[in-house]
Amino acid sequence: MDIKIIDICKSFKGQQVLKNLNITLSEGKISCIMGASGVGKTTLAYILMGLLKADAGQIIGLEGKKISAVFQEDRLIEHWDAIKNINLVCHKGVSKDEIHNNLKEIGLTDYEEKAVSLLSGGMRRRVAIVRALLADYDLLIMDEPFKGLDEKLKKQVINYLQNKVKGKTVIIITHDKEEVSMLKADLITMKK
Ligand SMILES: Nc1ncnc2c1ncn2[C@@H]1O[C@H](COP(=O)(O)OP(=O)(O)OP(=O)(O)O)[C@@H](O)[C@H]1O
Repeated sequence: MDIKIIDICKSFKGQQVLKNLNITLSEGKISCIMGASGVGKTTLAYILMGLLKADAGQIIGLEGKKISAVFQEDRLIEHWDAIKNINLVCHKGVSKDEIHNNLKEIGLTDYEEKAVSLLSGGMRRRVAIVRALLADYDLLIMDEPFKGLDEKLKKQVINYLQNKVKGKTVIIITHDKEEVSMLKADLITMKK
C-alpha cells in the first residue's frame, strides 16, 4: 500500500513549517525528497516515524509498518564498537559474520574492537547505514545518509543499498540530484 500524506500541517511556536503538505510515496520504491534547507524535510521524517505529531492532516498506509531509520545524526552508542551497535537492532538470525560481511561490502575495515567514537565521520555513517538495513523493517527512512562519504564510497554504498532494499519502501532525504539519478528514485520536491 502506498503511503499517502494528506494535508499535513506543522508549526513550531507559531512558525508554520508544513502547510497542507500532500505527498504520495510509492510502495516498494525508493522516493527521494529534496527541498531547500528549512523547508521541513526532517520534520516530515519525524512525523512519519511518530516522533513528532502533526497539527492537522492525516497519513494513510503506515498502519502495521515497521520503520527503520538513518537519522541526520549517526545516533550510535559511542563507547560500543560497530558490531555491538549493529547487533543491538538487528533482526533475529543475523550472525556476526553477516554483519562483518555487510561492513566489508561497503569498504569498512579497521573498525573491530574500537569504540565508534574513534572512527571517522564516513566510517560512522556506514555503521549507521548497515544498522538500519539489518533491522527488521517495511519502511526505511534515511535523512541525508551519504553525508560525509567521498564520491567513490557513495557509489559503493548506493550499490549496496539498491541490492538490499529491493521491494521495500524507502524514503531518502537528500540535497544531491546526482544521488536521485544513481538511485533511480522517484523525486519529490518540497517547496515553501
Ligand atoms: N523541535 C523544533 N522546535 C522548533 N523549531 C523547529 C523544530 N524542529 C524544526 N524546527 C524548525 O522547522 C524548520 C524546518 O526544519 P527541518 O529540520 O524540518 O528542515 P529541513 O528541510 O530538514 O532542513 P535541512 O535541509 O537544513 O536539514 C526550521 O525552521 C527549524 O528551525
